Order: sequence, then C-alpha cells, then structure tokens
Amino acid sequence: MSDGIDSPIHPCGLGLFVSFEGIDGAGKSTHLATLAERLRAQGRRVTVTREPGGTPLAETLRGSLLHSAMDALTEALLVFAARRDHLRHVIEPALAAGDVVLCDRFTDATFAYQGYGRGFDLSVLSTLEGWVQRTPQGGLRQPDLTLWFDVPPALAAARLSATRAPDKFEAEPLAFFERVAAGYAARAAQAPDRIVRIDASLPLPAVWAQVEQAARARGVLP
Ligand SMILES: Nc1ncnc2c1ncn2[C@@H]1O[C@H](COP(=O)(O)OP(=O)(O)O)[C@@H](O)[C@H]1O
Ligand SMILES: Cc1cn([C@H]2C[C@H](O)[C@@H](COP(=O)(O)OP(=O)(O)O)O2)c(=O)[nH]c1=O
Repeated sequence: MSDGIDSPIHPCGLGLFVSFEGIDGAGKSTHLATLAERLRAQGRRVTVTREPGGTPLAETLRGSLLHSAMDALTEALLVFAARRDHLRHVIEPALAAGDVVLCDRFTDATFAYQGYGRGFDLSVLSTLEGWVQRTPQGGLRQPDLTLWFDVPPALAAARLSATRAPDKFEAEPLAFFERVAAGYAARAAQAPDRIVRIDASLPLPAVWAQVEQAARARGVLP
C-alpha cells in the first residue's frame, strides 16, 4: 500500500467517535471527563484523547502550536499533521477495537480557529481534511457525534481568567473568539445530524443534562 497523501487511514472502526468542541473555557474538558467516568462505570472501554495531541509526535506539535508564533498556513499544516498521526496511531485502532473515543476537539476546531478565527482559506482546509481523514471506503472519517459547547465568549473568558494562565490562542482578543464562535455555528448548520448544540452558558448540572440527553439519543449512553 502506498504511504502518500492518497493512502487511506486504518480499517473502518466499530466503536463510537465523539468529539467535544467550542471556544476555550466553554466546559468541554469538564464534561468529557464526566462522560468518560459514566461510560467506564458501565463497563465500556473508553479512549480519552485530545487535539492537537494524543501521540508523542502530535503532543510535540501541540507544544509548538500553543506557544510559537506562526502564520495561519503553518498552523493549519501542523494541526493536520498532528491529526494524521493521531488518527493512525490512536483513533482508528481504538475504533477498530470497539472503544468509545472521546476526543477534546477535532477538525471543526480547525475550521473555527484557523478558518474563521484567522481568516484562512476554508477550501484549503477542506482539501487537507480530505487527504488526512480519508477512509478505505473513500469517505471521510468524521466523529459519529460532536457536542458543541456554545457559550458567549465573554463568559468563557471570565471562566478562564479565574483558572489558568492563557496560552497563545487563549490570549487572543474577544473579537477573535466571536469569529471562532461564528465558525462553530456555521459548521453546525452544515452538519446538523452530526453536531449537537449544547447551551454551555447554563450551570454545570444543566449542561450535563444536555450532554447526557445527546449521548443517549445517539446510543453512546444506554
Ligand atoms: N457550566 C459551567 N458553569 C460554571 N463554570 C463552568 C461551567 N463549565 C465549566 N466551568 C468552569 O470553567 C473552566 C473552564 O472549563 P473547561 O471544562 O476547562 O473548558 P474547556 O475545556 O472548554 O476549555 C473550569 O474552571 C470549569 O470548572
Ligand atoms: C484542534 C485545534 C485546536 N486549536 C487550538 C484551540 C485551543 O486554543 C488550543 C488547544 O486546545 P485545548 O486542548 O482546548 O486547550 P486547553 O487544554 O488549554 O483548554 O488549540 C486550533 O487552533 N486548531 C485546531 O485544529
């Protein structure tokens, strides 16, 4: 088999692929951890992972992405390079083994941050997506379910300022996150069957209730 840009990623998986999306501070990590706990308590095998990251190489690229200045094309290429490695070595094998894969961000983040946030060409991102996520059947590997944590950027910023020092993206001005949030809304409108909007401005129990409902509706939770 060739190993070029046209080589498909691993066999079609049997597990379930769930991604968590939204601007920084929306509550993704918090609810991903709760869902993982619930699934494990029911005896499901769960792979918890994140992007950029999830493999030694992709984690190295993450360090550069979060802490080094670079132009939008470089950012997009590094994000997709990390994603390719992550798909080949973690996501596809886990799906093939029947795991539920919970991934903190995936390609919607690239469209939202590099595309809408930075203003980078969306059609180039689509081309890269096609190369990186191709399946043996000629389709595109996408999450089975994407939970989009929608929250006003000012509220997310207030949550974050109370917790941690900002990285390169988190230090961007509010206007950047307004564009990123609009990017997520556009992606959700294009893929209404896959992307479920969660009102993440509500208190934690009310946000969890929406996550639980979406997970039940897609057979992720019984
Ligand atoms: N619905 C919520 N209400 C209040 N605080 C929240 C809520 N969701 C998350 N938080 C808090 O906001 C901060 C950022 O949450 P986190 O889950 O790390 O967001 P993300 O992974 O989307 O960046 C954390 O301190 C978390 O406890
Ligand atoms: C996956 C991905 C993330 N990012 C950015 C968004 C986030 O600000 C950053 C890291 O994501 P994240 O893991 O949410 O950061 P943290 O653990 O600090 O909450 O990378 C992109 O710009 N493009 C991408 O494709």
